[in-house]
Amino acid sequence: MRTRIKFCGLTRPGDVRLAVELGVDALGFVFAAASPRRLAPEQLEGLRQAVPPLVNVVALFMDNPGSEVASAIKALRPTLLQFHGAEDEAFCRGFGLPFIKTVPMGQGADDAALARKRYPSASAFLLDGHGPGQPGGRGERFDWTTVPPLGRPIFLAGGLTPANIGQAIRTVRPYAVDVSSGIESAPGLKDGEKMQQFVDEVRRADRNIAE
Ligand SMILES: O=C(O)c1ccccc1NCC(=O)[C@H](O)[C@H](O)COP(=O)(O)O
Repeated sequence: MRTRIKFCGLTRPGDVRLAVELGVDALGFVFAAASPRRLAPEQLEGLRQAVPPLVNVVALFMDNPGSEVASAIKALRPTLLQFHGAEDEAFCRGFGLPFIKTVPMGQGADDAALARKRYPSASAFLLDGHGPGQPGGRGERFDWTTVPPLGRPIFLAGGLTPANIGQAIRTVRPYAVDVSSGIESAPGLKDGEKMQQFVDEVRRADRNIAE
């Protein structure tokens, strides 16, 4: 099976169009208050219009009030939600859309085992390199050999780059990989060459595994 790719923290329609051309499966748009990639309402329509059918649009939240989540859903029309904070299962599923729950792996795998029990309706878990309560998108990696079985698809995230993504895929064999700062020139500004290299390396790893 090929490894799915999610690019997160896009802020420019041109970056969205390039990601789509490269065959990226999902595009993440950040609404977390603490983020340098947080989108303003006036950016949303232009970004959404740059996404063609059959590409997933993921809206990312970190402890946003329910009213903000609802407004973002109305404006962006995402296909998936991603909750990065301390939101509980009832909150996550309360918007009637499938959701991914982020699990902080910065202090080991205990939070992953808890997440499996706490979020029975999560469509997938995104394992990220930071500690509990911390924002993402800062290039923090964790020990890939500690990934536990979670009974749901795993998105591997945290400190992935074109240089290490091959090893990450061979070690974890995740359903999907998620990258933000590893393909940027500055927070929120994606770098076309790094985007291309990242996708090439994912495809190369998939080919090596299949051989
Ligand atoms: O990207 C942000 O600025 C952000 C802020 C607050 C909470 C989560 C955030 N991003 C989460 C993501 O899904 C990132 O893609 C993930 O942490 C990986 O980031 P990176 O290590 O930079 O590749």
